[in-house]
Amino acid sequence: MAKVVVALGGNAILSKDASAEAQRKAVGSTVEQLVNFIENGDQLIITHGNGPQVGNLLLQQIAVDTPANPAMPLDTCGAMTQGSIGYWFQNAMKEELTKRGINKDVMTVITQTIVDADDPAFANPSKPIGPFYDEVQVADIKAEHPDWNLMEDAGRGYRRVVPSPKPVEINEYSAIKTVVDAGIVPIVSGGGGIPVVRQDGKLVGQEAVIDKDFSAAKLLSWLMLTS
Ligand SMILES: Nc1ncnc2c1ncn2[C@@H]1O[C@H](COP(=O)(O)OP(=O)(O)O)[C@@H](O)[C@H]1O
Ligand SMILES: NC(=O)OP(=O)(O)O
Repeated sequence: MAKVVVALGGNAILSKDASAEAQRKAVGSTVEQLVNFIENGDQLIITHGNGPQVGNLLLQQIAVDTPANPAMPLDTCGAMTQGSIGYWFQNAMKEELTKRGINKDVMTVITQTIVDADDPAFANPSKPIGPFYDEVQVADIKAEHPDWNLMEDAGRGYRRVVPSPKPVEINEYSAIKTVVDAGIVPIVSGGGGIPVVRQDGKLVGQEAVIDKDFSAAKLLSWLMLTS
């Protein structure tokens, strides 16, 4: 039996259609493949990105920001995307497992990823979030949001970029390990995990988005070390 960590990109979940229905469908077609690992007897651990989703959510928050109903900050938006994408996975995974007659539980773990407050990434935004813009739109956005950083993304257009510190520790790791050992399929470290720093004995959320590939690598290396 192998432990298999699968990281599904935010752009793989939201390619063109940003509706919940389309994203749930994209997750569903991936899940059809992922359940093969479970059928083969492997232990499946799912993680995912959230770049397009967290950026879109932030835009929605900004659009209706009022003192009575204030926009949520980026760390909270990250947590919200862990919930929504985790829900799509739980829903699609249980449906596919039931269809194949496999009795297995699926569970999303809201995950906080500890990062270094002195990570140079905080001063050098690099993680693309939200939609792609063309050059005309970029000029308007720069005028409207002079504090935003925008960057060209792999020949596909411009996107807002935010700091992306490297994961140091997965705060919920021992809970995740318990879930994995219990044979439950976990959806963890969504969007790379909510970036938090240790401050005076507390964990404080950061205005950043961690790269899910780095957090997935950290998760797998810890699972290998502790199994
Ligand atoms: N259509 C594309 N053309 C060129 N490069 C691409 C394309 N799609 C993805 N890539 C490359 O793969 C990387 C990850 O793709 P991305 O769409 O951001 O993935 P994710 O699904 O992880 O959000 C990009 O930074 C880019 O380098
Ligand atoms: N958080 C993250 O890595 O998102 P993407 O998969 O969208 O890049």
